[in-house]
Amino acid sequence: MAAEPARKAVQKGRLMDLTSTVIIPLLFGSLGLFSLFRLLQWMRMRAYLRGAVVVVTGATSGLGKDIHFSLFLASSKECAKAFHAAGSRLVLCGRDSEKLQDLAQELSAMTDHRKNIHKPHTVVFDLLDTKTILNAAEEILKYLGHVDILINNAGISYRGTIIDTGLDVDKKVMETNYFGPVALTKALLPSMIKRRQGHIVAISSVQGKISIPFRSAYAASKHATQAFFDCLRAEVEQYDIDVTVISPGYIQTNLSLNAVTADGSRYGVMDKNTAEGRTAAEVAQVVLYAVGQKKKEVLVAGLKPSLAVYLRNLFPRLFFNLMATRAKKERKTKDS
Ligand SMILES: NC(=O)C1=CN([C@@H]2O[C@H](COP(=O)(O)OP(=O)(O)OC[C@H]3O[C@@H](n4cnc5c(N)ncnc54)[C@H](OP(=O)(O)O)[C@@H]3O)[C@@H](O)[C@H]2O)C=CC1
Ligand SMILES: CCCCCCCCCCCCCCCC(=O)OCC(=O)COP(=O)(O)O
Repeated sequence: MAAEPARKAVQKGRLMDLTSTVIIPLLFGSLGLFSLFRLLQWMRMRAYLRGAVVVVTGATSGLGKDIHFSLFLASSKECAKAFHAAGSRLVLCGRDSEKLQDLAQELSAMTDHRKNIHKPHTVVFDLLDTKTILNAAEEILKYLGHVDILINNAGISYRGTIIDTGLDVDKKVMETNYFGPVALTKALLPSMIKRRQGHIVAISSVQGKISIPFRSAYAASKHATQAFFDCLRAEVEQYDIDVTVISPGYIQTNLSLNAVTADGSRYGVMDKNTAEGRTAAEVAQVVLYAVGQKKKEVLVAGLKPSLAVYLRNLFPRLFFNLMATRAKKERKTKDS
């Protein structure tokens, strides 16, 4: 009778021994190892970005603007300081020279000159004009010698029905989101291959993986982007060049406001989905982490869009039905 409590006490003692000699040290050990791993990852990222020549297109607005506003830290201003303290050499690209100059000045004013001697360089070009793209690439290589990281971020969206949309609009979206970045990438690639070093980033979209109604030109341009940069990744691996494709869901930027419509005019509406999307600073963090970690691709989306991507691939008929229902519903809302 007395043997039972004694046996339980022995068992409890053994369990406590096991906890103190194996489980707790194992837990703390793994935690320590994990922290060490994260610290090493962070140090590697900093080393990778320090002194790196980073070209960002579409730096005058939204995500592009915030990419250099945020490095490792949450608040944009502190992140800018951190980025400059990390010592990256920025090349800010856009169409508006004045906006670029203002941004470069703002960033320079934040610079800790003991740590960063690099004033951001600005380059003006229009993705709709191949000649200006080629000149810009030449200018960048002339002044900075090389490019370590190219972030193809600039882009426009579109709203309209296929039947009402002029081919010039399809071409404009395709030129901006696909041929422009392709031209810039091709212009900078030989120098990267020569150095056997470089990193090319494409900001695509969830719509590079699924097509939703009334976005034909935009979704097509992003699907093309995904395909091109997937091919590029395979082709340039032998030269130690990295390619990262980032596919975000909705972000709070001017994208919907700036979207082009069926007749070529500006849409000019801040969509609810855009306004309720992730902040640009938040997505910029993901971009920077993905670049620092040399990720091959990243989907930055909530549950619904992520499920939609799987649905498109695993149960396409169901996905197509859902999209057809969505198109009917949207058309009804518009008509009423
Ligand atoms: N916002 C969102 O919900 C999402 C955005 N994305 C992608 O993120 C990227 C950035 O867009 P986002 O910041 O949201 O939108 P914004 O409209 O705020 O910014 C777009 C940027 O692209 C530049 N740009 C547009 N057309 C041209 C051109 N012809 N030549 C040169 N630059 C041009 C704009 O310059 P300018 O200031 O001169 O107009 C601006 O700097 C895009 O590729 C977009 O597709 C992906 C998923 C979701
Ligand atoms: C069994 C559960 C099924 C759940 C799946 C239901 C399918 C729901 C469809 C969801 C569609 C999501 C679309 C997301 C689009 C997106 O995030 O696009 C990002 C952009 O590029 C935004 O550009 P835009 O110009 O369209 O604002």
